Parts: sequence; structure tokens; C-alpha cells
Amino acid sequence: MLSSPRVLVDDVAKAEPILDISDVTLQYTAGHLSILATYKVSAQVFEADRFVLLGPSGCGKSTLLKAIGGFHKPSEGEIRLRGRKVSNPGPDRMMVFQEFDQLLPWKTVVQNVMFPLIESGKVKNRKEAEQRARHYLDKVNLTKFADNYPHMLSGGMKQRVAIARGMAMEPDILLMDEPFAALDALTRVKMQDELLELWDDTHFTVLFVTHSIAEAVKIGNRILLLSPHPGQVKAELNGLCREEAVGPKGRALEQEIHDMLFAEKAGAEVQHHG
Ligand SMILES: Nc1ncnc2c1ncn2[C@@H]1O[C@H](COP(=O)(O)OP(=O)(O)OP(=O)(O)O)[C@@H](O)[C@H]1O
Repeated sequence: MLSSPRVLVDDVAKAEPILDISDVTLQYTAGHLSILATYKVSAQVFEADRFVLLGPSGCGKSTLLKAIGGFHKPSEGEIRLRGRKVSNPGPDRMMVFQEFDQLLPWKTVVQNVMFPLIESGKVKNRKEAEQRARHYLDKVNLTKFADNYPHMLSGGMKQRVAIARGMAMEPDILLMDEPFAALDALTRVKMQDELLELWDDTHFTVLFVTHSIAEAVKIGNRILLLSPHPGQVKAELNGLCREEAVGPKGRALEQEIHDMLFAEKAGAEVQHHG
């Protein structure tokens, strides 16, 4: 297994983490077979982090996100949210998936956003749910489409609804599992920009899964690099700033991450020049 991972730029806040992932091993069992998805992964996510989980296909990113969501129990280690051990799904962790069909097709856009607010008892009544839903739909530029049905929307618009629905719950953390991966390249870039604008506006805490290095560099202020299957922490990059994610500096960082991810020897040390 890997030698200890390197923290490349160490300015992680010393505050209490919102999310504390501690030595988490995740596996699937199918009959006599046991498939290891992650091995002893540790990370801490702090308030207002745009924390990116980056790694090759099959390294266990989605499984880790499901475990944080409370849908998959660690076979080793534990996950704590604001100090409480995660054992079930809860409205304090909202998820946005890659698939466009995560909305209820028989409900309008605004009703989709209202649904978890009402079901979870997060708001007092329907009126408050609708106000809040429309507020967040406005934030994702869908005011005009609030009364449409999902089948009348493009893929990007459906993803905006899913983001609004997650944000309207004002969760402790928004969990996003490759939310833009199924979009065309131009829409994807637009959605990344919009997510960052939304973050500038509300400073929500987000854990974002991707296997795109460019997307990770653009979105994250922190990036956790996972090794190929089973996923182990290869490195953690902290204190990344948006200005450095573009131009030659951005491209150099992407190259550095690429080299770290595909370094022949697991856990190989890579010098950071940032
Ligand atoms: N339901 C399942 N039953 C058995 N094995 C599974 C199941 N889901 C995932 N796996 C296995 O667990 C490992 C991690 O899968 P996971 O989907 O978490 O990876 P990932 O990094 O999210 O991949 P991708 O980027 O392709 O979505 C893989 O080897 C996968 O085959």
C-alpha cells in the first residue's frame, strides 16, 4: 500500500472540520467476492471549502461520496459531519448526480425544488418552501422556467435545477458527483463558471467529484488526489487560488497533477513549485 501522502501546500485551516473522513475503507461484497473501493482514505473538509476528489475511473470516488451521503457503510474507519458519526442519509448532506433524470418528471421545476424542503420539514409551510425554491431558482438563472416540467429543459438546465434543489436545503455540505460530466464541452464550462459565481455569492461548502484534472483545478480550492483502484490518498493540494487556475500557471498545475496521478511508483514524491 502507499507510503504516507504528502500535503503539498499546507495552509489548511485549523478550525473544526465540517466533514472528517478518517481512515475510511470501503468495499463491496458479491457472494464470496470482496471488491475494495477505497483503502484508509482520510481527509477533512472545512467551512466554505470547494473540496475536489480527483482520481481515475474506478478509484472509489463515487463510493466515497455515497458513504458520506450515508448510503454505504465503511468497513473500516469513520465519517463525521460536524462531529456526528454518519450512519444514514440526511438533509444535512444533499447530493447532485451526473444523470439528468434526477428530477421528478411529474413535478414542475419549482415543485421539484420544494419537494425535499417540505418532506424533510425544513420549512414551516408550502408558502415558505415556494419562496425559498424560487429564490434559489433565481440564483441558478431559471426564474423563467420555474413552472415548466423537467422534460422541457436541456441537460444543463436540469442540472441547474438539481443544484438549486440541493442548495435550497442549505445543507452542511453539497455533494456533487461529476455533475457536469454528461454535458457538452461548452455547457460544461458555463456551468463551472456559474457554480463558482454561486459560490462567490453564498460561500457554500461543496465536495466535488471529478476525473477531469482541468475541472478539478478550475473548481477546487483544495484537491485530494486518489490513486487507481483501490483509491488511496496520493496527495492533497491546499490553498489553490482561482487566479492560478488559468493561463500558464493553471496548465503547469494540471501537468503537475497529471504527473502525480500517473507517477509509476505509488506515493512517489513530487516537488511543488507553486
Ligand atoms: N455496486 C457495486 N458492486 C460491486 N462493485 C462495485 C459497485 N459499485 C462500484 N463497484 C466497484 O468499486 C470500485 C469503485 O467504484 P466507483 O464507482 O466508486 O469508482 P469511481 O472512482 O467513482 O469511478 P468513475 O469515475 O468511473 O465513476 C470499482 O472497482 C467498481 O467496479
